[in-house]
Amino acid sequence: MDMATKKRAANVRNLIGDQTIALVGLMGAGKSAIGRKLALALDLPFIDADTEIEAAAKMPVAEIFEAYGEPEFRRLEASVIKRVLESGPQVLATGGGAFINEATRDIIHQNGVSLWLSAEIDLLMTRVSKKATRPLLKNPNPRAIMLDLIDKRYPIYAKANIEVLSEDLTKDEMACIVIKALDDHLSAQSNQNGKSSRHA
Ligand SMILES: Nc1ncnc2c1ncn2[C@@H]1O[C@H](COP(=O)(O)OP(=O)(O)OP(=O)(O)O)[C@@H](O)[C@H]1O
Ligand SMILES: O=C(O)C1=C[C@@H](O)[C@@H](O)[C@H](O)C1
Ligand SMILES: [Mg+2]
Repeated sequence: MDMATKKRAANVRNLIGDQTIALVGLMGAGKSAIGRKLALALDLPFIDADTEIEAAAKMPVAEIFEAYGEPEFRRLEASVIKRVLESGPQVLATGGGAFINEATRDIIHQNGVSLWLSAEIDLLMTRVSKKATRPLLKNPNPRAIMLDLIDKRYPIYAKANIEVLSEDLTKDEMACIVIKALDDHLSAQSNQNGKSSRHA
């Protein structure tokens, strides 16, 4: 990490207080991979919602879908994320569908800041093709599924506090871009709060 990013990381760590930085976005956007790097750079715990769900259910995500169906997975996901959000500061990689739930979105915004890792279809498909474990993509035409999810979900992910375009860069480069975006957002928010309290 260069000096400027280190400085920005320290500033983010300072401004985040005990809140959660929640990464949202589609499968393959890099929420887990970049989230882990980000947590390391900020010296914060890293929590992956999918891993927490697997621990709670004592089975992999794909098996939860198979055994109990998607609605039950969504209920479990919402309750696990609600619990995780009680223990900031931390970096949380949400599962791809979590932020689509309005109650989950609200609770994320009550307890922290959301950052959408957006990405183009080709990049997502390259990334997800490496692992065949994602239940929603177990389909003869995973690209069509992903395009449909882009249509349905991008307007909702856009409600996140921050958007960072996930590009074909290294994980470290992406983590630096995310740190800069967080620093800009949190600094602007803190200046705004300072101004409004001076006017009060
Ligand atoms: N910037 C990057 N450079 C290279 N590989 C990356 C990058 N970001 C992510 N990857 C790789 O792409 C794959 C998908 O990334 P990751 O698992 O982090 O996505 P995700 O957003 O957590 O998806 P899901 O919602 O399915 O959990 C992983 O193999 C990861 O290592
Ligand atoms: O986009 C989604 O709906 C999902 C993404 C993954 O993170 C997992 O939470 C699960 O495979 C569902
Ligand atoms: Mg993930």
